[in-house]
Amino acid sequence: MAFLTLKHIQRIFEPGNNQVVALKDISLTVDAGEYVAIMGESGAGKSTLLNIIATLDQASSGKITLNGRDLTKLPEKAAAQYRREHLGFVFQNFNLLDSFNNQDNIFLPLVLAHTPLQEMQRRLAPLAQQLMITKLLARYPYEISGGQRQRIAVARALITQPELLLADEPTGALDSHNATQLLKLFAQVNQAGQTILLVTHSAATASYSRRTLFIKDGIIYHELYRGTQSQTQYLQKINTSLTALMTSGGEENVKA
Ligand SMILES: Nc1ncnc2c1ncn2[C@@H]1O[C@H](COP(=O)(O)OP(=O)(O)OP(=O)(O)O)[C@@H](O)[C@H]1O
Repeated sequence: MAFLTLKHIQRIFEPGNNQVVALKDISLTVDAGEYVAIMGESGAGKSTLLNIIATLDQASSGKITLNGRDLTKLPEKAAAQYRREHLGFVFQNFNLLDSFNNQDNIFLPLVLAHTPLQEMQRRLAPLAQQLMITKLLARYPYEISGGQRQRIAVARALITQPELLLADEPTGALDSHNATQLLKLFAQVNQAGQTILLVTHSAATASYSRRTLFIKDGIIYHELYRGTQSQTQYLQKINTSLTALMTSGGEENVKA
């Protein structure tokens, strides 16, 4: 069964007297366990799409469901609870709180859900080991490196055992070594069953996914599946598609 479905999603912003059609008509289905990358040029609508899936923004029209639940017009309070209980987020700039140590940053979503301390500790132990952050837990975010901070942020996203992990340019602030580490980790987590949706400008980052969607002018312009291709072959196809995307006028969709 489709896990995430978007049907004819449109998002129009109206700054001043203008109209900006950020998303024109997006229909999309994601199955449980998929790992999908979303690419496109600046202003293509990637973040708008991610925000709507994250219930941080609402579509102007269309319908969105996640795991059978209609998210289209969730009131803000219900949306906030939904995000806490069902979604995990990883951002480019980590979004950790410097006034909390790393462990408390990771525990934060569970504290908000009134989870008992023992349960929080039980969940953290294997995660900390997998993410190689056990020794960093008592330190503060400003006392560790960028790559380490992002691993803390990933632990915070995963500790709620979210149905869907959403990542917006998660490698954007990392050097190539740390970016690769993070992407290998995402691939591992996905292989263990975690559904992931990731927005990126980087073809190398997208090449760790199993499917890449290309957005242009508010529509899904093209998509690629990795299938049985090697990562290198998949990366080449992503780069070719990006070149086609950037050089095309936008009147005609790229053929898969
Ligand atoms: N709150 C807003 N008010 C008005 N226009 C907006 C708003 N948010 C986004 N837009 C416009 O919607 C379009 C899509 O923006 P969006 O941020 O989704 O693009 P993006 O693909 O994520 O770009 P980038 O890669 O630069 O982050 C752009 O034209 C942008 O200017």
